[in-house]
Amino acid sequence: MLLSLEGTTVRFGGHAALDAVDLAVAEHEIVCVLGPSGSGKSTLLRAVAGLQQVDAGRVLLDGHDQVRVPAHRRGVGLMFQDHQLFPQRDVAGNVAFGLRMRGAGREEQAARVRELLELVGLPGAGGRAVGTLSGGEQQRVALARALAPSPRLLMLDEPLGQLDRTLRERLVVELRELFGRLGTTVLAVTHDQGEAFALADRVVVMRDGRIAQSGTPLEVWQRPADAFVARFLGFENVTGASVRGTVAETPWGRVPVPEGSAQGERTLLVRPSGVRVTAAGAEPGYTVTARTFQGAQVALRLRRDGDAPELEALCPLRDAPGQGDRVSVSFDTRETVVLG
Ligand SMILES: Nc1ncnc2c1ncn2[C@@H]1O[C@H](COP(=O)(O)OP(=O)(O)OP(=O)(O)O)[C@@H](O)[C@H]1O
Repeated sequence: MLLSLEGTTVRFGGHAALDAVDLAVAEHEIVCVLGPSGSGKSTLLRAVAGLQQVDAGRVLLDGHDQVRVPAHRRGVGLMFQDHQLFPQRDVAGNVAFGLRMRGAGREEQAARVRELLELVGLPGAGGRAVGTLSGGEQQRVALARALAPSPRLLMLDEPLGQLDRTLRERLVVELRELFGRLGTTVLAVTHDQGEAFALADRVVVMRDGRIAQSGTPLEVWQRPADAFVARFLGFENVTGASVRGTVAETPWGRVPVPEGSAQGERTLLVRPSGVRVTAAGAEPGYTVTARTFQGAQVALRLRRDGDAPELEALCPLRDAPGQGDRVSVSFDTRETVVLG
């Protein structure tokens, strides 16, 4: 493993910001740490980088305990949210920063800067003043600067945090492609699930300083470990359920669940795409309380007669009922998951 955390703990006062975290990152792997504000994501990065002292447990790089290795000798690259370019230096001066620190000669610096600016899609921008760059261009320069010394591990903290959505979506695809080509090992932190799922080979969801779930984007998306992860991923149809065989008793009535589901008192997730909306018929019915246009689909919020929590449904634009309409629902087994 390139990076291993073993029971890594960081406390502030009495509070564990990192609570006995075990995490391994293999060479060439892209791992994205995801979690709500305050869950310990930045603390984790800082502990690996050597910017934060660890109170218990270990951080190993290539199997070597880093406890006595200062930050600048760990061979990790860091790129922070507010990318902190040096405003008084031009683009080339920024990109060359880590190389200069390492004592690289002028020619080596210049060649590497050229190579990196091409890599991040800014060929020939070396002489530009940092202040004349757009947000996305600054982000690319920050990335080139972090990559310049060829760190064995690249750590990104909210790498695309401040950019607008379209640019983020484009850059994240470019980043993944670039890291794949370079074989860079990446540990990135973000609170944006879309970003994490698009970038990562593996997603790690944190909660209160602990790892709530770790898995491929597909695994985490298909089988959230618990209600916390499911809700964090944006799923709202999460409820207590009593499972017997392939049927779950829920506040929304009986919901079919896949064969082999865990039995008894459980938490059930119904993906919005698994809620089929049909014309009003069977009682109790549902009322459409909200309707959100999402391109080819429409997201609906449905209130069941009685006091069940609202249901979220997705349906094709052309079949979508209007706000206030009465409807019935049925459930698609393939989109229901018994958690835990
Ligand atoms: N230097 C510090 N002193 C005291 N408490 C701190 C310090 N740094 C972090 N914390 C606390 O540790 C916890 C984890 O913080 P951390 O910054 O790692 O969370 P995060 O998941 O990165 O959050 P965000 O997404 O908001 O950046 C929080 O409760 C925070 O208040």
